[in-house]
Amino acid sequence: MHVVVNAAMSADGKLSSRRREQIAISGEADFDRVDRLRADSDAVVVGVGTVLADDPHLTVKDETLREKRRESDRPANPARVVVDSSGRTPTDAAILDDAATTYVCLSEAASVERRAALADSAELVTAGEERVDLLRAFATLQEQGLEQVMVEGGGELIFSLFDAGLVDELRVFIGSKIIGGRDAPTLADGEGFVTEFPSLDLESVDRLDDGVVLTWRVADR
Ligand SMILES: NC(=O)c1ccc[n+]([C@@H]2O[C@H](COP(=O)([O-])OP(=O)(O)OC[C@H]3O[C@@H](n4cnc5c(N)ncnc54)[C@H](O)[C@@H]3O)[C@@H](O)[C@H]2O)c1
Ligand SMILES: Nc1nc(=O)c(N)c(NC[C@H](O)[C@H](O)[C@H](O)COP(=O)(O)O)[nH]1
Repeated sequence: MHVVVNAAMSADGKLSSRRREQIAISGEADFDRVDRLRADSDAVVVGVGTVLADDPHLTVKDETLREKRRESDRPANPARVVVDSSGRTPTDAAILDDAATTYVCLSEAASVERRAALADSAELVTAGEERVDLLRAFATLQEQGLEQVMVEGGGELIFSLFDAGLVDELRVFIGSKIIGGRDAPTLADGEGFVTEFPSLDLESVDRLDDGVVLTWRVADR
């Protein structure tokens, strides 16, 4: 499995405002870049915090890219994956529509009622007692044939994926805004590392509109 984390952050490293409301950090050129990355992926992964904040659809927007996928015997859209310990994904969430297969990764903490509600429109994967055990959940996804995986946030999930050693590549658009706020989500939240810090090797720097896209490989992968 190859895991790429992608995000758009402000010049001060925030993914959204302290109200957790989506901010236009990047513009159309970056959304096109993200669309191409989705089209190259077998799955797009988000945390339930992102589903609750943004209600994303996570589909490929460009019809030409969807057609190319069909021509190579792939579904028009990549699978969608939500990491959601207790099954808080609302049953009317956009990612649960029939545009693509959706996996909801739960822990043992998810109730029978939430499982039943989600099982109608998603494939359920259970790993971990309280939180989702990401190593086990991703191993199950790989068994389902998901090899090229893209993660679209948010900061809690991204930190945990680095912590679990699951990230191969990081692509970040850094935009020309200051969002500020000590409680605003950043690229990697969670508990934070204190003794050992994942290291990155810079692969490319590309100017895009009034910002920059940095591509990093995770060192020693
Ligand atoms: N700018 C961007 O590119 C971008 C992209 C995505 C999200 N966002 C923003 O990020 C915010 C949401 O991020 P967030 O950090 O609150 O939530 P998140 O999307 O990272 O989801 C975190 C949640 O996932 C669940 N979870 C289960 N197992 C977990 C594990 N092992 N590790 C971590 N989480 C686990 C928990 O319920 C946890 O609260 C929103 O404000 C959204 O707008 C921005
Ligand atoms: N590239 C990018 N620039 C931004 O300025 C910004 N705020 C996001 N945020 C990512 C976020 O996850 C979006 O919610 C999804 O890109 C929505 O995906 P859909 O259109 O619903 O498929 N992404």
